Amino acid sequence: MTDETQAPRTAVVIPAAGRGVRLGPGTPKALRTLHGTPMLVHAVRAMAASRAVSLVVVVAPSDGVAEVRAMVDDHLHPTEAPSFTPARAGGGDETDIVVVAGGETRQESVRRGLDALPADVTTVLVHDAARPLVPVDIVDGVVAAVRGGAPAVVPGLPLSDTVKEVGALAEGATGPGEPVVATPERARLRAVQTPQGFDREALDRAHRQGPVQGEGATDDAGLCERLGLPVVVVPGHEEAFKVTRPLDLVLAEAVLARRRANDGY
Ligand SMILES: Nc1ccn([C@@H]2O[C@H](COP(=O)(O)OP(=O)(O)OP(=O)(O)O)[C@@H](O)[C@H]2O)c(=O)n1
Ligand SMILES: C[C@](O)(CO)[C@H](O)COP(=O)(O)O
Repeated sequence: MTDETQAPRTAVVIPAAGRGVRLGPGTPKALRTLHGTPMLVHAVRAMAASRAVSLVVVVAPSDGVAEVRAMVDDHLHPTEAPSFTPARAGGGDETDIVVVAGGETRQESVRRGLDALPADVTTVLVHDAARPLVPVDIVDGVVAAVRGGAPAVVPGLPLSDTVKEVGALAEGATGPGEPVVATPERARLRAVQTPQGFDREALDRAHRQGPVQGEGATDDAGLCERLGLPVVVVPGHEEAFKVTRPLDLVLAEAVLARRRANDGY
């Protein structure tokens, strides 16, 4: 077993400030329940299940910080302030949890989470609240790859669908459908998930400099790529899927029901 007292400090930023527009009207997505427990709480538990993780920073909707803090308090016993107590590093069973306000975009929310990290954190995971069911082996695999020297690590899976790149319809065109311009070689594609893991210095730099060169990024590794940093893919897991559309809620409930039947989760 790893001696966590000698290991770099690992923290997780959980962006949970999205509205969940694609899921449909209602409570912000991360606060909706699965098997009676808020999605965000499932996501925090999934991260805290890793012995490597000492601190979780939850990035809440800016108008919902108090609600999220109370929810987390209720379910998970957080600290009041963004202080870092390496409880797991000392072999304890607590993970510190702090809550900060998010921004208008995922990228901005992650940035705010990074700003709340104490100085002694050297490895950072970024994990979507919307991926509540990621197994702990995936978390541990990402942490191990970062600690093994990779500055940016993403879990990913091969695609089962063929992917087409489409172009814009020509000016004045009236025909049905979008024109296909390319079919990328599927064997070389990966659908990437979270948690994505980073050397803290690299991720800080990517968030400071990456966005300047573009409109934003749909993931944090993308910002690192813009700086020319090497990014590697490690195995993901089908249960790390993102809850995005209503059908994903059905799948998430089914996965939880199967876990409960199998091992009392
Ligand atoms: N301003 C934002 C937008 C998104 N997120 C978070 O980023 C993760 C991935 O984003 P996504 O699944 O796209 O969530 P939403 O933005 O809520 O979804 P939608 O695009 O359907 O509104 C989610 O955990 C979401 O809460 C965030 O913290 N702050
Ligand atoms: C970070 C991510 O989950 C990796 O697949 C994804 O890019 C988030 O995208 P979204 O459009 O914000 O859901």
